[in-house]
Amino acid sequence: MFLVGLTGGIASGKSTVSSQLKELGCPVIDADVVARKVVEPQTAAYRLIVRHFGREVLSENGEIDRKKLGQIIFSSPEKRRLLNSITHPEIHKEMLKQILLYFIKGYRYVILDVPLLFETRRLTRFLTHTVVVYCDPATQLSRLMQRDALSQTEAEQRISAQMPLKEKRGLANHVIENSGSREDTHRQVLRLHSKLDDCMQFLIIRAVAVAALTGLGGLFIYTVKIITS
Ligand SMILES: CC(C)(COP(=O)(O)OP(=O)(O)OC[C@H]1O[C@@H](n2cnc3c(N)ncnc32)[C@H](O)[C@@H]1O)[C@@H](O)C(=O)NCCC(=O)NCCS
Ligand SMILES: Nc1ncnc2c1ncn2[C@@H]1O[C@H](COP(=O)(O)OP(=O)(O)OP(=O)(O)O)[C@@H](O)[C@H]1O
Repeated sequence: MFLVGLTGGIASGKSTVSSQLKELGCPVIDADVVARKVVEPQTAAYRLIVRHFGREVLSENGEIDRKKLGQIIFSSPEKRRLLNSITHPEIHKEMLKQILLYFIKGYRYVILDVPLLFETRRLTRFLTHTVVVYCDPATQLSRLMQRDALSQTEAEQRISAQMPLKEKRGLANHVIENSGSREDTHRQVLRLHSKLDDCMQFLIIRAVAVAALTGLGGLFIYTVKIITS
């Protein structure tokens, strides 16, 4: 099994790309969804958030008010670091659990949709491929303002809380250009999908060759089983 990191900037189109990949049958773990799960009421991260940020970041039903917390952390690098230090270890633990589940189910690769992949760098060493969803700065700004009903200043603040998208593009080994239409993006997603399938075949062939050459009978039978499953 291998892992693929999917990242980009805020509102650059990661969710758009990951839903297209899901439609093609790829397993995707979305760090934003995991981030919501690990701060549900009475979890360890929830208690720490209440302790450090106060009850004013809770909504009436006792859940974290994400809008309020977002306003606090996107306007203060210090508060953002504090929230990251509370949530990231929990997010990584939960993602690992989900990866193991996919592994047990026999999936050949898993896509990890992680906005802060290159900022935290904790997951990068486990990845076989990294994919950046890119769009030009003006498109990113206008899509973000429109989707989240933010002013230009608020949107710019959120964009600057992350590594510049151009820099991320330079770090990835695959780029999806999402400044154009969804159809354009879909064509690139199809190419990525077939590349990932090819990569799996290459890894299997390499494992068979290694097993045959080193005379590791057990590994050989195992890899043959993978191919025929
Ligand atoms: C700040 C919070 C409460 C805002 O919640 P909200 O529902 O409004 O936004 P959502 O979670 O969908 O995030 C939207 C986007 O904001 C950006 N973002 C989120 N957290 C951060 C952060 N700590 N630093 C920089 N950008 C961030 C990402 O691009 C993300 O895709 C929430 O994002 C959060 O708890 N963030 C800390 C956990 C985290 O780092 N999540 C990112 C996944 S690793
Ligand atoms: N190719 C496209 N054409 C038009 N609109 C798009 C395109 N791609 C994405 N969008 C829109 O831009 C906004 C941001 O896209 P999306 O939510 O996929 O980004 P994201 O990178 O997942 O964002 P976040 O970092 O906040 O999770 C959404 O409103 C989405 O519908």
